[in-house]
Order: sequence, then structure tokens, then C-alpha cells
Amino acid sequence: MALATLTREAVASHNAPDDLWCIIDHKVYDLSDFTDAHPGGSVVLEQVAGTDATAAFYNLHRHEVLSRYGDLCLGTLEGETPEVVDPQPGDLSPVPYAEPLWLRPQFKSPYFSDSHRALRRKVRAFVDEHVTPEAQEKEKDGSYISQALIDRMAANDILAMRLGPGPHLRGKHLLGVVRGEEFDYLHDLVQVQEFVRSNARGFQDGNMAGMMISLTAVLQWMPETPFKQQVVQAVLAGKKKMCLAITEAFAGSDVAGLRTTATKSQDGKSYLVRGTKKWITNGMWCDYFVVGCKTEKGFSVLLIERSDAVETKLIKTSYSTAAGTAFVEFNDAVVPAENLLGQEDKGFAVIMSNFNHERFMMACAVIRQCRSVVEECLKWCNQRIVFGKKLIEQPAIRQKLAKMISHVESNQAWLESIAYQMSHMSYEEQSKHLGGPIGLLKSHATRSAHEIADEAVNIFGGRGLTQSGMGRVVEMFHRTYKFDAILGGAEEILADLGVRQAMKGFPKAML
Ligand code: HEM
Repeated sequence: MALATLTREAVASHNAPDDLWCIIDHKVYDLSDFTDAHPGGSVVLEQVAGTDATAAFYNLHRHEVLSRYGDLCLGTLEGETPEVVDPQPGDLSPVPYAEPLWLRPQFKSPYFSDSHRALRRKVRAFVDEHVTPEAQEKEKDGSYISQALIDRMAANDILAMRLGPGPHLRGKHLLGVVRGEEFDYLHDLVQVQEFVRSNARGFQDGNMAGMMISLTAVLQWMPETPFKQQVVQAVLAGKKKMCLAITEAFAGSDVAGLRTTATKSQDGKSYLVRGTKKWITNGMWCDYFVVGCKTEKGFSVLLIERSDAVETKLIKTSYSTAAGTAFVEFNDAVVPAENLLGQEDKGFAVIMSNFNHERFMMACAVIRQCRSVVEECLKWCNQRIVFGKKLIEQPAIRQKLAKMISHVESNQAWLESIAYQMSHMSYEEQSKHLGGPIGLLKSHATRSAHEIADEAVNIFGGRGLTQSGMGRVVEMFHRTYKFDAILGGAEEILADLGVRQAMKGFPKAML
């Protein structure tokens, strides 16, 4: 319907409960049939009938509410222009500190090229259009990612891209802007940070996180066989799902304490796997499990296909069941010996090889999520009026914001520097020199998340504890930031790793 041009006088005459218009940001809304459906009730709407309710509206709602209810809009006011701009898919946020420095027009970066910028635009548009709507829905109802979204990501080579740089990207033209051979860890940082903007922590892991940390091990460590090719192709095409199954009720970060056993058959052709795994992300729907097992003289990693001998049960955690977190039982699963990754009893190397990239991705993600929380706080402080003035006018609030911004900016700068180092090191050099720094960064980033979540809830008050409405992102972050502090290695373990690795390079002589 074409929008009308109206006058303030005309609006003023629609001031009754059953004939209720109001003005928000120079636009006229007919709320006559909306009063009963309004989550804030009809009384408040009757109080503003026929008036300009812009200030009252922005004190309680985000602009996105208006986009959702656009059909209530009758038209604009004669000679007036709306001030608030509707963000389009792929747009950068105009809020200060809502984007990392390299994306803000005033700043330069030694790290990012046009290729990173082009990828950023494409991934953001994809996430805004195709991922965020589903992420929000699934986060709420706890159901799993749709095959349609998986297929769309596969068709655009996004599943392959999400594994990080490597030979699996050869010959691909990612989202039509980056050749697979060019894709480096800065591109990787970009794509991880863009996906996080969906603000749905459970779904974020539900969106193939299991594949991202397990298929890499298959690619790197499984001997080249037709079976491997078949598995890899099916997973990258989104037809089959894979996850990593290491942690157990008996052992979390302590891989040496695992109790799942893999016993080799007399003829050496298969293993019999028996044991349980806990907190297995995506385990509920996976066809393949990359499993850490005790073998005769050590620890080995096997690719195990789902069968009647594999049972998965849903674990409810503090984030959405959209992540498909499972308790897995292997009850005498028979696994062909060719499914061994790396060498028997040398599985520690297989698991360790995955960790750096997994922790790097987690650092990228939690640092970006912290930034989204800062953005939410800045927007809220700028629009919320208490004790007769905006929250941002309170010095105590500005102190909190300064602390939050400083955490985010310093972590992002450290992260970019590490991504640059990764892009200029061989795999062996990365393992030698970057395991410690990546561990320290992830550990520090989640300590920052702790501070930021705490301050953000204090700023948002009750809304920071409410799953719908303006504090939704803050509530979700406060409830879920601990996933980043625990998954992929707990804070203390990673901090310790950082110092121990540094000491390996300490000169022998006393200094
Ligand atoms: C086009 C007009 C409006 C629409 C579409 C609308 C929609 C909504 C929605 C979707 C919510 C749920 C919370 C959220 O998602 O943010 C809400 C809450 C609320 N709205 Fe509105 N609203 C409108 C106008 C107004 C106006 C003009 C007022 C006040 C004068 C108002 C007062 C409230 C209150 C008090 C709440 C509860 C807020 C809370 O619990 O924090 N609304 N509204």
C-alpha cells in the first residue's frame, strides 16, 4: 500500500482507544487494531493516542521493532523526514565501536586487504539474510539447524570455508570474491566474526561447529582412500554430519584420563569400541564421530560411523538445545582399522593439531560477541532516559563503557596480530610458536567476557535478565559466555599452557 502524507493535526484527532494513531520518528502509525496484541499492553498506547510518541517509544524499544511491524505505518508527516535509517543486509553499524577499527572509514589497517573487505561484505549479507532469522527461531525453540540452510551453505562453499585455510579450498571461489588458495587466517577471522553477529550462542554451535573441529582431523590424518574421499565429500556437501567426541564424564580437558576403549581384533582388521562421551556438540544428529579412545599402549583417534551400537541422548545445557549437545554411548561398536586417524597410540598428536585452530576460532567468536554487547550497551545508554537524563550522561555509566570498550579493542588487536602470524607460518611453526599465545588470548578473552557480561547486565538492569525485548543480547551473553571459557580448554589450563610454552623458549643460562 502506498504511504500517505499526513499532518500532525490529522493525527491528533485519532486519539481514542478504538481509533488510535501516534507518531514515531516522523511516521504515523495506526495502532487501533494492535492494542490487544501489544506486548506492553493497551493502556500505555492509549496514553499516547494522537501524540508524538517518539521519545516514549525509543525509551522502551529498539528500532528493529518498527521494521517488524511495518504494516502498522500509515504514512509520513508532511514536510518531515524520518531520522532513523533502516539498516539493510550487509550494512556496517554506525554505532561507535560496533565494528572493529579496520572496518571504520577513518582508520587504516596493516593486515586487511580488499579481499578481506569483499569477503566481509558477502558473509555479512549472507548471515543477515539467511542465517540470523533461522538462528533466532532455533535458539528459542531449541530445534536443530535446517537442511535447507546447510544446503545453502554447502552450495556456496561456506562449509568448506568454515574449516579454515587449507588444501580443501583449492579451486574454489569463495562467495565469488576470494580464491580458495588466497584464503588466509585473516579471512578466517572475518568469517567467524561475521557469523557470530546472529547473536544466538546455542545455534552458533548448532551451525556445524562439530564439523569445523572434526573434519579437519580427518582431512589431515586419515590415509587417502576412496572411503575418506566419500566421507569428506558428503560432509562438505552437507549430506552427512560429523562431530568431535573426546570429552567424557571421567575426563574433560585431561585427555590422558579417557576411559573409552578401542580393542583391536585378532586379525587386526577392526576395533571394538566401548565407552561414553559427554558434551558432544552436534552429537544428536551426526552420522560420523571423531572419537578419542584408549588403545593398548596409548591413545588413538577413530572415525566411527553411527550404527545401532551408537546411542545419543540430548544434554540440556545453559544455551539452546539447537547445539544438539549429546551424551554418546559406544556399546561395542565395530570400527574398520582403516578408520584410524594418524598412528595407533599416537592420537595425542591428532587431537593437539586441532586445538590451535579451534581455540583461535573461539577467540575470534567471543571477542566479536563482546563487541556486540558493547554495541547494545552504547545504544541503550544513548536512548534510555532515567532520572531525567540519558544513561550515557551518568559518569559512572561512562566508566563501565570505557572498561568494556578497552577490553574489546585490546583483545581484537591481539587477535589480529595472531591471525597475521598464523598466515605467515607453516603448520609446524604455528604449533611450536603459537599454541601458547593462542591459549593465552582465548583465556584472556573469556576473562574479558566475564567482566563485560557483568557490567552489561548492571547497565541493562532487569532487561539484562529478560530473554525478549531490548536486553535479549545481553541476557544471552551473560548466560552463555562461559561456553567459551570452558570449551576447547578451560581458562586456567590455557593460561598455564601459555606460560609453559613460553618457558620452553627461555634461555638455558640464568638471566
Ligand atoms: C508501532 C508502535 C509499537 C509497536 C510495534 C510496539 C511493539 C512492542 C513490542 C514488540 C514489545 C515487546 C518488547 C520488544 O520486543 O522490544 C513492546 C513492549 C512494550 N511497549 Fe510497545 N510498541 C509500540 C509502541 C509503543 C508505545 C508508543 C509505547 C509507550 C508509550 C509502548 C510501550 C511499551 C511497553 C511499556 C512495553 C514493555 C516494555 C518492557 O517490558 O520492557 N509501545 N512493544
